[in-house]
Amino acid sequence: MERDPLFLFAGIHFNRKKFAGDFARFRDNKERIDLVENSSLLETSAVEREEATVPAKKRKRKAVSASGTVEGFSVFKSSKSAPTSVVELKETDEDGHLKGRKEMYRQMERDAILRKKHNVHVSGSNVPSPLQDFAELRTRFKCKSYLLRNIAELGFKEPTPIQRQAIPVLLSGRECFACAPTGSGKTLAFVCPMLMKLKHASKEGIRAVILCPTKELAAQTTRECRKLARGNKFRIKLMTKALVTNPDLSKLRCDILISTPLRLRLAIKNRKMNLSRVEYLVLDESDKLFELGLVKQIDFVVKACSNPSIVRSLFSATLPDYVEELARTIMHDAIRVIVGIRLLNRLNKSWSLLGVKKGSFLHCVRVLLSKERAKELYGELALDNIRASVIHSDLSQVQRENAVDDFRAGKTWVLIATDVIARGMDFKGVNCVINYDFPDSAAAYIHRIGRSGRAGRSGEAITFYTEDDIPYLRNIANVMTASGCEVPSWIMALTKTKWKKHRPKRESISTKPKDEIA
Ligand SMILES: Nc1ncnc2c1ncn2[C@@H]1O[C@H](COP(=O)(O)OP(=O)(O)OP(=O)(O)O)[C@@H](O)[C@H]1O
Repeated sequence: MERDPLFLFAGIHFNRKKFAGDFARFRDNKERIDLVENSSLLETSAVEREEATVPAKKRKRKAVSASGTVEGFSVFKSSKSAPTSVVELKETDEDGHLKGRKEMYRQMERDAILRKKHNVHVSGSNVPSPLQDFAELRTRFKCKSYLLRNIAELGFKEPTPIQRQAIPVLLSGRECFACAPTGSGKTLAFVCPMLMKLKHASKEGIRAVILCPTKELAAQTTRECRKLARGNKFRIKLMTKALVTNPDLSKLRCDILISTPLRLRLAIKNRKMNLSRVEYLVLDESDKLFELGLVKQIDFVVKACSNPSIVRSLFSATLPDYVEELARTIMHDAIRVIVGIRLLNRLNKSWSLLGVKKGSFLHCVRVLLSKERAKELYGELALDNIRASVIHSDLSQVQRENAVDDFRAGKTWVLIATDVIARGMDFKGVNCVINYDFPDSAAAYIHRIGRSGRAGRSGEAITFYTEDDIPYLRNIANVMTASGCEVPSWIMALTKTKWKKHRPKRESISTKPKDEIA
């Protein structure tokens, strides 16, 4: 029996004798691959500088099916790219460009050191070099001064790790799925390359779409885009309820559209909104968007964005395997960028677990729970004259907006909310999150507590649990220990339980004695 048999895709056996010549060539190439892969510093295969300077349009991808039509998810099959850097290495070698090759290795080494320093992990072919600083946006990518000025005015001195890597990836016209901790600046990581790619306002129709799972997050993202686009004449529109029912929506003049998937689907279906010119599509909080219920709407929007040279990206703080697999089916030759450890949050938080008796009432600064309990808790805090606002899905859009605005403006000090605002919302002053009700998944936990301690600030998270929640404590404890927090040994000794449908019946929140309520 042959040692070390070679297998091609789908388990087809490679006949070494018959293809001896090819095999010799392959082995030569393989040694080079090993050289790249085994080097401890060279995390990725990359010929990055050159790649980064090639305009995206020149490298149009074949996102069109054989019949020439674009069909959403099914068309954008994952491409297991050949290690192009290695091929390029070989070509360079054959051409005798020893100097170029050496410089390329040096560059790869510098990139790997920078990634290591910022805990950035990448996979994919030809990954562009990470940014050293924001100034590189101008020197490497010819960024216009208005954008650099806006970034400086916002007080951003250095790119965050996700910005360092995701921006060059997207500017190189590569699709990307990015996973970085809550509060680590993912918004700028996709807005900055979008503004640079679009260059200036145009009358061509909608050229960029950002999808967010909630209206609040869509509104916040619109605000952030406008801040960054100041000084340019981009038309940036939020898909509001009024807009979606506007009969003239198909004539909407806008460069960048930010929407929830449902509203955008309605606009395409009922108002014939044309997205065929969209060059840039972002799915923010992508794992939420890929959840059952939303995935059909996403598919609909992806199909409507039929421009073959579109660049799509997925961003989230949590990227479960099934989302990545699903994402791979819609992405073409995507680069994966992960900051820190997947599914884990930052270390700049102090997290604690607090056992409480069922039905007990505790004053707290900020909570996230079911809408009935949110209402009850709000009522209790109001009785104590605590300045609180509440936000849940039973409120009108205006009421929800007012609750968020009051909290931002400091008119209220406590925001009581359901998972509606657990994702993406950026309240700069929040320093404590209380999980009044135990979360029902590790991802929910990570996003909830991510509302405090943002952009490198310190924050605190307290999670209450009752006896019903004890079997699930271990799941949260795992996230906590992996991030350096101490967890009592009795919790670590618990066996892991599947989270599915952990929604125990909670007693109503009330300080009034039960006979008084009756
Ligand atoms: N380079 C930077 N330097 C300092 N602060 C930054 C930088 N980039 C973004 N920020 C700030 O960091 C905060 C968090 O950013 P952002 O809301 O984009 O986080 P996020 O990663 O999208 O979080 P989430 O996963 O919760 O949605 C914001 O207040 C933003 O203004």
